[in-house]
This record gives sequence, C-alpha cells and structure tokens, in this order.
Amino acid sequence: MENKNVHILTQTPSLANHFVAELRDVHVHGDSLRFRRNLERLGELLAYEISKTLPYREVTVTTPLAETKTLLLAEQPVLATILRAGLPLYNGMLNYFDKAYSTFVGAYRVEEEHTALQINMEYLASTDLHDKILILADPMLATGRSLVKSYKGMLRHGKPLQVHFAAAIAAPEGLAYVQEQVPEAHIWLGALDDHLNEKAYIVPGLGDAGDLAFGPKV
Ligand SMILES: O=P(O)(O)OC[C@H]1O[C@H](OP(=O)(O)OP(=O)(O)O)[C@H](O)[C@@H]1O
Ligand SMILES: O=c1cc[nH]c(=O)[nH]1
Ligand SMILES: [Mg+2]
Repeated sequence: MENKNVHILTQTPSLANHFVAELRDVHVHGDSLRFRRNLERLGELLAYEISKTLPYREVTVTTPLAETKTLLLAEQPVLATILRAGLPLYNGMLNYFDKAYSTFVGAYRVEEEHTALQINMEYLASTDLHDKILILADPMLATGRSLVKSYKGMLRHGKPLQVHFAAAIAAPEGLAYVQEQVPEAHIWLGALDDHLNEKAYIVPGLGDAGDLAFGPKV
C-alpha cells in the first residue's frame, strides 16, 4: 500500500519479522509469557521507528572527560492504550518513551452471533492531550472500530497536535476505516494482513491477542 502515513515494519528484513512470526505461531501460543514479551519487543521497535519522526532539541551533556552536544526529544509523547490486549505493546513503548504520561481506555468488542460488531467503552483515564503528540497502541487493528471509538473518546481531554496509531497486525478493511475517520493519523504496523473473516478476525492474523496474553474471557 503506497501511503506515506502508513509504515509497515515487516516490509523490510529486520528482527520485527521474528517477533511477528512468533506472535502468529500456534506452536508458541502456549507460552503466554513469550507472547506478551513479543508484543512488548514489537512495541519497543515501533517506538524506536516513531521516535525517528519526532522533534528534537540540542542539549549539552557532561561526561567525566568533557562536554558534548547531543539531541533529546523536544517533548515527551503521551502513550495511550486499550485494555486489555494493548497492555504489553504499550509497555514496550513505555520502556523507550520512559518519561511519557499515559492514557488508558477500557474497550472491547462484543462478539455475538448474528449481531453487528459493537464496541463497549467503559473506562477512560487520560492525561491532558491538548497539543500533545499522542501515540495510541493496540495490537490488533481489525475493523478499526475500537481504535477510532477510543481515539474519539479521548478527544474530550484535548486535541493532540499529532497522532500516531501503532498496531502489531492490521487488516486492510480496518486500516481503510481508520484512515477515513482519522486522516491525520500516522499509522505504524508490524504487519498488514490479507482480510477479515466472517467473525471480524484478521486472517492470517494470530487469533485473539487478549486471550493469548491474559487467558480466555468468560
Ligand atoms: O479493530 P477492532 O475490530 O475493533 O478489533 C480490535 C480490538 O480487538 C482486541 O480487543 P478485544 O475486543 O478482543 O478486547 P480484549 O483486549 O479484552 O481481548 C484488540 O486488542 C483491539 O482492541
Ligand atoms: O483478529 C483479531 C481481531 C480482533 N482482536 C483480536 O485479538 N484478534
Ligand atoms: Mg480480545
């Protein structure tokens, strides 16, 4: 997909391909610690890629031997995520943007037979977003409904100057919906997959990210 606002890590050879491969692999899925850690490692890589596009300022650092100039972030981004599957990806980003403030949304898909997919949003705890650089991380961008509803809910806490959406895996349908609803967003993906199935799961995808990380919901 040719779009300068969409960045897909696995389109070039790098360790991101290892992390995404393990996230998908049914033979690794029994190990929830490894699943969470792979999401976290991907979050670290996505944070690093995003960091290359952020504004910097020059500062002087004093070593034991001399003073030297270096670049530091002009400002910290705000990191946001959607509970619960978003936590490990968010945690990876927080490992790198280690002084960032955070915003949390509790949203989940109501997956019922014969009814249209609905997103329940029941919790929102946000820092001030006015004029901030916002990075919203959620591992699965399937229909895009969770991401867009969460982002629009966050806007009551201020309009960010810049918005980045980060996901491990996206479906083309969800990507198109997000681009239509939030055209200003910069989108960062581990991988862009083929399609959604009849239950709005990403194919080939990885299954249910929340269940694989934290166990099945009842
Ligand atoms: O693009 P969408 O079609 O909205 O689907 C994506 C959402 O699905 C997953 O969460 P889920 O609803 O399974 O909740 P969970 O984190 O509790 O597992 C995922 O973490 C996204 O938030
Ligand atoms: O494929 C999908 C779609 C939504 N949520 C997931 O965890 N996986
Ligand atoms: Mg889930």
